[in-house]
Amino acid sequence: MEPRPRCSPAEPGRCLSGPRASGPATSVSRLGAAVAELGSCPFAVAAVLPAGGCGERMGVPTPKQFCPVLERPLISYTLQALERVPWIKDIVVAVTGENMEAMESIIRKYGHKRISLAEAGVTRHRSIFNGLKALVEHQPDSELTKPEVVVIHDAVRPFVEEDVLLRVVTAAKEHGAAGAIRPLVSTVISPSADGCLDHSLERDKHRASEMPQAFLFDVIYEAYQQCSDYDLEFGTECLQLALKYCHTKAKLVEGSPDLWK
Ligand SMILES: Nc1ccn([C@@H]2O[C@H](COP(=O)(O)OP(=O)(O)OP(=O)(O)O)[C@@H](O)[C@H]2O)c(=O)n1
Ligand SMILES: O=C(CO)[C@H](O)[C@H](O)COP(=O)(O)O
Repeated sequence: MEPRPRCSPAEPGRCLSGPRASGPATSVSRLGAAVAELGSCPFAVAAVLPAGGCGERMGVPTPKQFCPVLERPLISYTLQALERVPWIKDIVVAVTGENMEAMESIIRKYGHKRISLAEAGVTRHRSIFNGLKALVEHQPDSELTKPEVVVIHDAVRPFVEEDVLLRVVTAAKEHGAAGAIRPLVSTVISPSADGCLDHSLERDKHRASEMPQAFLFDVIYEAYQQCSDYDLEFGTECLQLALKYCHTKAKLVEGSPDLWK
């Protein structure tokens, strides 16, 4: 197997297009080749980054997207990984009111480009929905326009590469929805009410759903508009919303091991 290039945090991921591209993309479709050659995409693509979480499970006071990695906030690496992809025209980041100023100062300090901010919600789904609304609800001072395809990516997954972004976007254009997956590391088991094992799932038949994901904008926006409050409060899977509310079966795309959050 060909060794994967090393990714240092300051240079997350490989870039197919732009000045660092090293020849035509062989791992992606004709669309990929066009993107590599032209540095642009034949249809409009934007990204929504939910960044409104508090990192409860990590157990530190600073939300993990703002935790310093080599003295730089983690989210800055994720923004860099997305903004170096020239065919993503707008990047909407959903941040809580409390962290809005901190986010603005990160954007200024690290010179991030093509970023717009939206108000985060109390759950991840609500934050994503607010980010999608920002792309269609025209505010007086906003230049955002509705894209044909939208990428959704967690702010806390910094090592996302152009190759996987292109593969999910290409698949979403064709199938309506697509998402990165990984093999399960641990077997998933189902406990019964008494805290004993009910059954275990066959590991080879299941996958971990990771990010990025991509959707035809109209599909995911319709799904968010139709979904219940229960989905918005407790749901964890955007692909499921597209399936449940728009009957769109997502194409699953094998992701790289460094898509962790
Ligand atoms: N109300 C929320 C909750 C989460 N997120 C974002 O969704 C992504 C994935 O969430 P997760 O890894 O679960 O982060 P947290 O919600 O911060 O973690 P925890 O569940 O442990 O509190 C993160 O970028 C997080 O900031 C968000 O935008 N709005
Ligand atoms: O699991 C996921 C696949 O859709 C998402 O990556 C997301 O990170 C889930 O976040 P949370 O654990 O906060 O629900």
